[in-house]
Amino acid sequence: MAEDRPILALGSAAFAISEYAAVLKRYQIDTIPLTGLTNNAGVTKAVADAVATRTTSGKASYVAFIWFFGTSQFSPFDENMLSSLTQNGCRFFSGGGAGYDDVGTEWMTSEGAYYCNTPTAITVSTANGALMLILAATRPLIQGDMYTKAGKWRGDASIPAGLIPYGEDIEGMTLGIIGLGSIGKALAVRAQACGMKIIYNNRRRILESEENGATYVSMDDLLATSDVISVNCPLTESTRHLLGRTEFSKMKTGVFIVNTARGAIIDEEALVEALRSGKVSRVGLDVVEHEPKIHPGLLDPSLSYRVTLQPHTTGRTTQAFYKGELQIIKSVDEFMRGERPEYAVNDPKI
Ligand SMILES: O=CC(=O)O
Repeated sequence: MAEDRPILALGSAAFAISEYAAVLKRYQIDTIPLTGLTNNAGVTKAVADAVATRTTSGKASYVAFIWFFGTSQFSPFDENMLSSLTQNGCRFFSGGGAGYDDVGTEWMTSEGAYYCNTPTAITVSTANGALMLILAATRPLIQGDMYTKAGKWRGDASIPAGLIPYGEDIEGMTLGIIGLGSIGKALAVRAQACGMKIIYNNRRRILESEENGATYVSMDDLLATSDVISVNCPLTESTRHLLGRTEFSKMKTGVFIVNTARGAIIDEEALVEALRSGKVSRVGLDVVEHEPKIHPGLLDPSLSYRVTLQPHTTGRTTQAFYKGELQIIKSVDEFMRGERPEYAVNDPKI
């Protein structure tokens, strides 16, 4: 066990238990328990305290810091939280999750530190979740659920939302995927099995052999011709509010919108307006702009029966988190062996 190159971990593996137990034997790993931690400030202090305990006793400080799934409420994982580590020689970070908009990767690069995400762990779970929300939106699933539980069965003229409308079959519909990355591609395969025609838009067209049957179109064409739009791109400064008032105005009336990527890619004010006007028929959202706060318009009884919400959990299956923990373990192992980790998203000068 390398006492001179210790690792700090926030939390512990919950799925890849035996694989992580083997890692605990290979390396000196100190663990910050999650119990009692409620926010970013608490984690920032716990990290600084752990570093100080080592340095003041003359021991080597941490070379790597890892955090597992179920810690996103502590984000951002940035300079403010982690500088006590890099100042004392930490050059590796890895966290559970495909998206890393809440991780200070540019700062890590400037510190000569890697950041490794878990790029493919949640591909299947999120693609299945997106399909689930497409079906929930195109069939009035949530309205049926609300009515049935309220003892109203299929509804009647005495209630504001009236009778449950007919659902729509997705067979023959056009699905516009914004962001044909690994999740978008997996969704394309699933949606084609349901008879949908797939178009997509990315910053740039990908190789035809990797398009999985999807056709590249301009953003304007995607907006104008999709019956269902699924957001599957990462959140960056150029995708923030990618779908706003102008974009909604270009969509077909009655379009269905699904977002399993990041809430802030859609301007929620504009989305609520588009729901109110009928431009958007129904939505399925796993993510919202200011999690965990929900825009009041989406909860308004006059709209909420057309809104299926999930608490950012479509990626969250036991299989996905198991795979993700294995990917964190693989990355830390590669770093400790002096290799460039396969899942590094940045290219620091080491
Ligand atoms: O949203 C979940 C992730 O990015 O892994």
